[in-house]
Amino acid sequence: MGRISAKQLQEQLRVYFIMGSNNCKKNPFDMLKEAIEGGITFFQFREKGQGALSGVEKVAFAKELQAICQKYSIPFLVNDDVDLALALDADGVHIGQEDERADIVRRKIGDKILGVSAHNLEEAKRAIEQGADYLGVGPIFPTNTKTDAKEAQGVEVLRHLREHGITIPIVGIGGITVDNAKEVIRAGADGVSVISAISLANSPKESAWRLAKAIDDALHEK
Ligand SMILES: Cc1ncsc1CCOP(=O)(O)O
Ligand SMILES: C=C1C=NC(C)=NC1=N
Ligand SMILES: [Mg+2]
Repeated sequence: MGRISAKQLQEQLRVYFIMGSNNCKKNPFDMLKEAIEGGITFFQFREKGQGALSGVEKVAFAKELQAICQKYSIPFLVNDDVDLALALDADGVHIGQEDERADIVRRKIGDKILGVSAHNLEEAKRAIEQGADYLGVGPIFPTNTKTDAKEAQGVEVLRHLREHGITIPIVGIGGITVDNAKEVIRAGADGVSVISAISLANSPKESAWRLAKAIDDALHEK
């Protein structure tokens, strides 16, 4: 199979839903199914923060989510936990600046998808050198979901990376909703990643659908 191409990933990353057990208002499995029916294109299991599962409970929960993604051919990535990603034969991992170094993770995961968080040009360049397939850049807007998130940077950071020759697939993250998603794409992101816009929505399906439509409209403007 080899590494996924940048072009393929650019298309796949458009509507990137991230979720863990503590982000959910309703049944997490029903929520993921609704989000998929609504039109998400990429999924990340992120089990972190207050009340996060661990050990065998976390593995069982992840397996259930992975099975739903596999049924609908949605890429299933694991946040932070590289060993869990390998144990599940996940499609890839996402790591932050404070996690294991990207080049070490790349050696562990082979051709699986590697996403790396980046907040500035230096971190972006280093992640690319160390084998990242895409960057998660943010927080773009203020967010309550990640309690230790850095200062919101606005869409300017996306424009700055593109103006300085960063061509790798990028998703914006942080406080993104259907109302601000288009400006994230216009500023240079290939897609958006969201937690609460879908996980706290009354209708995850409706929310995912509206987000997907906004992204596709913005991509067609380019
Ligand atoms: C994981 C993460 N990284 C930067 S902001 C954030 C949380 C995004 O959550 P939301 O989409 O609910 O703002
Ligand atoms: C912190 C993160 C930034 N970006 C993405 C895509 N996922 C994350 N967990
Ligand atoms: Mg991390």
